Amino acid sequence: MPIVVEHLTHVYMPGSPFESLALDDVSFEIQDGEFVGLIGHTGSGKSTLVQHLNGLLKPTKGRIVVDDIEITSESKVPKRLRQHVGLVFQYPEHQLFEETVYQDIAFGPRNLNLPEDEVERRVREAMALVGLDFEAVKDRSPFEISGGQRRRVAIAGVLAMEPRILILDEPTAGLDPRGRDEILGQIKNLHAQRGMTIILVSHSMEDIARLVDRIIVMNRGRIALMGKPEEVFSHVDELHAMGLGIPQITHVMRGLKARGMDVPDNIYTVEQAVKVILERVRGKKK
Ligand SMILES: Nc1ncnc2c1ncn2[C@@H]1O[C@H](COP(=O)(O)OP(=O)(O)OP(=O)(O)O)[C@@H](O)[C@H]1O
Repeated sequence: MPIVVEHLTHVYMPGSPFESLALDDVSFEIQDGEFVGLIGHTGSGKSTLVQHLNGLLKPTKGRIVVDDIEITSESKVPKRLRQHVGLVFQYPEHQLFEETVYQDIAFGPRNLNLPEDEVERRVREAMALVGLDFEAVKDRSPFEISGGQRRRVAIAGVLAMEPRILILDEPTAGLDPRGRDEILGQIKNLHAQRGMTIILVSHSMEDIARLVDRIIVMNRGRIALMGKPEEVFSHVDELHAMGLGIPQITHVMRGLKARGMDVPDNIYTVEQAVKVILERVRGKKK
């Protein structure tokens, strides 16, 4: 079933001097198995929006429907919503607190009162999904492993709840390039192999361009643009006005095209660019 968001409005601290309209009449749908990128300038409402999708925040106005669960300002959010929708926060490793990696990942499933053999099955599977070697790290302290591994442990903890929908808020923030590539590779696999519905919040246009089926651009609490990457990245001036850019490689390719090189202008990743340039160079040699 799709995720439906209708006329979602959220006001923080209503009626106080600090009142802030963080979401203003936002409506969209996300289909099963879609990979959606959520982008926008700082303060545009991305985190507020994703916290509504797993019931951490309730709408001031409007409604959200996830599977058979409807959330409005009146709703009592059912616990099972968190099983349907897994949310990985920014710097999720800050929430690791157990003594071992195993216990940290097992925390959620144990809270569901599952039998211990089912808990272990889930921990093993979640670790495999994020590329962590069960035997090598299960008994280690989350505080003595690398930053990239800690992040994987935190993501595994969410996956162990077996959500159908996974939301990741800046999952690569603060990681080195290798850690970033590894985490993004695992996320890509979760989508490709598991068919999970994924919502990725990111400031990196390159990451978004490389991974997602569709982009939602937020600006001042509203949806400014929505569509496939090539559609969204064709609105260069609007994106600039919102403090956003297109991937650098797209600029380079458009620059080459403007100077007469026969290249497409819908290139968003270095891999695509290399492929096209090699084709042109090889074509010339023949
Ligand atoms: N707990 C809060 N209390 C009051 N106002 C808040 C709170 N959280 C966010 N806001 C305000 O709501 C608006 C949207 O913030 P939000 O964090 O959703 O944006 P964002 O796009 O996720 O930003 P970032 O990219 O920096 O994470 C901002 O004006 C922000 O100051």
